[in-house]
Amino acid sequence: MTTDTTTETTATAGGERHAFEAEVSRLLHLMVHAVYSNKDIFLRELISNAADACEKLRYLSLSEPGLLPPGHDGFRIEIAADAAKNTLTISDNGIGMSREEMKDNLGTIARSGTRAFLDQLADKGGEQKQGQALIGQFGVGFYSAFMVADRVRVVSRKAGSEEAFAWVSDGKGTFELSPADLAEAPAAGTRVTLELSADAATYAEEATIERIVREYSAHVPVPIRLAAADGEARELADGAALWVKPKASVTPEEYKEFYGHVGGLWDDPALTIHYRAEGRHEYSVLLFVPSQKPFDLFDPDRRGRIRLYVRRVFIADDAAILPAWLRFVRGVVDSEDLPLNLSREMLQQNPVLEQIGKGVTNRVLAELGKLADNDAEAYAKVWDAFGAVIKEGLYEAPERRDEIYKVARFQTTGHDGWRSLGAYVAAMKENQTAIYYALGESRAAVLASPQLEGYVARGLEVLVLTDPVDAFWVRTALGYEGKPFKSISQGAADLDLIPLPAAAEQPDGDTDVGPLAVALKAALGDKVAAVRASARLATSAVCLVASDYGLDRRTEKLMARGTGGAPSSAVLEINPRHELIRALAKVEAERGETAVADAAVLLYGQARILDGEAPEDPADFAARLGRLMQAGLG
Ligand SMILES: Nc1ncnc2c1ncn2[C@@H]1O[C@H](COP(=O)(O)OP(=O)(O)OP(=O)(O)O)[C@@H](O)[C@H]1O
Repeated sequence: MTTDTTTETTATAGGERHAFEAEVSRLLHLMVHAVYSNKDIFLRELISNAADACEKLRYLSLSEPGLLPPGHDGFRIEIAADAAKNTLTISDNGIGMSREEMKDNLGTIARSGTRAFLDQLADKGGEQKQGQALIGQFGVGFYSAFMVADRVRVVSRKAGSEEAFAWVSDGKGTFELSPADLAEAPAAGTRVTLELSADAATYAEEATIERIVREYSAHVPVPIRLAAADGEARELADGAALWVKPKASVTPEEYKEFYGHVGGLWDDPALTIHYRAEGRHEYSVLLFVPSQKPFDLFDPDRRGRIRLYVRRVFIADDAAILPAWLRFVRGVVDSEDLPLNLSREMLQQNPVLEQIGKGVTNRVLAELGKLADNDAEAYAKVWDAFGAVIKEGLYEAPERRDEIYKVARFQTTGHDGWRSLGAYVAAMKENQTAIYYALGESRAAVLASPQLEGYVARGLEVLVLTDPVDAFWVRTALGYEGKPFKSISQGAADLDLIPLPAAAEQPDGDTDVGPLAVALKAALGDKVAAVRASARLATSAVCLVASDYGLDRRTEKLMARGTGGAPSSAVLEINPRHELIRALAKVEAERGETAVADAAVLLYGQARILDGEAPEDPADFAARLGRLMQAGLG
């Protein structure tokens, strides 16, 4: 993403002028003009970047001490305000940026999913509130400086380099990049100077800065100092690692602030998991489950956002500690046992890290389970936001299936809100042998499907599965507590042993529709795999179901769409208790097969329509329907 995406370059007196990538311009425009009510957060973003830069250099300098400038006496972030000049400066002695890095990092947005996110924002148009909620989930990063500044100047010297560069912009489409005097530049690291706009003068006041740092950045793992006007520097934050502090000494506000820093999210975490593991491996864990969906939750790269530390030194933010189906969890894992010089390759396949990952996964699932047991309402929100992601684990991690079933929640017929499988199984009817499910686009679509009628009529509960991921896990699911999962739209419905309420029965019993089924099959030929009497229908005359062996109808349709093929022929089921079917059975008995040929095509077309599809030959269907209507009228 950070290839040459800046479009125009022109030479200027001291350097070059570049145009921002189009996304950056859009984001800047949005931030400056519309959606942000809380401008304070710009400081948190700049401090976060400064802290990350320090942590990166801390790690690299372990193997290359020469990267630290002479006289280096610890990492720190320094903030200096000048009320007279209306400027604010944030400096760090971290890794710094080369010329190319400045051009790429401060001219483009490297995060995938950004374009989609911006489109989503644009769609919300004038809906200010929505926009705010959305952008609140999106770490706006460096560019948020332009919410309060008319001009931003960044001077940076990459650690170990003999050159420094300056980046200057007013945030209106272009930035200028030029060499900077070494005397003017930090010995290592980055200095960001904001020329504050007239209405943002408060950010040049020490009291404001102190308040914001305490609120948002008091626990970044690098000390923060405020250079006061009288020349005395005051420490605003000590840089101690929050995650190694005992749980009892940390307040909810401190957790929330730290979550903002590591998670880049501003909601209240739904769950905070803080503990120290001792035993075979020693490590500290401070993790958060957000309460809102991050905008990039379904990004194809499915990356997690756990930061790996080794003995307080930041190592990587992309180590796959938790599986992808827990990618929404944010936070820190700090190992006491791993070597500090972990290479990229070692991160990929490290047995210690794998063990830690297993342990942390156990704990996250256990904590989710506890929340589900103790606070169903809070857990419902977590499941609303992340259930679809957790369910990916049902097919990606078969060894975790049973644990995931325990925390999984489902919508079902007959119940509002979420239901656990445990509750479902406990409420199963006498003679019910399976956990029934229906796949569909939405709850409304599922509830309207004719295949469901016989189940509802018998008071049977059916899982309503509407997430795209459902079609995948349920195919390979073996069952829960010995009860298999069974699709309501596949195979023969085994409902005969479960009685219908008396009201739904026909007084004179079911008509024998066997000969009619044979006649319909003869008329339809290969269009259908079979025609048979249905136990699953109550009020509709017909429906289509998948044959016994193979895929569920919806799964098959999804797969056929994916491969461009056609789903295999379905079974047409007819309702022996339905007036129309009974009448047709009579016609067939009296006048023979050919008398129901027209009806066969219409019934099949009708079943397809009920399934959300067009009749196979719409013109033929319309013509036959027209003839029938005319006959009815005439
Ligand atoms: N003080 C700094 N020192 C070194 N590099 C920096 C500094 N500030 C920003 N950068 C670089 O610029 C990049 C872009 O920063 P920005 O804040 O826009 O996004 P981010 O930090 O990557 O993501 P986000 O803030 O959205 O989580 C950073 O990833 C980093 O590489």
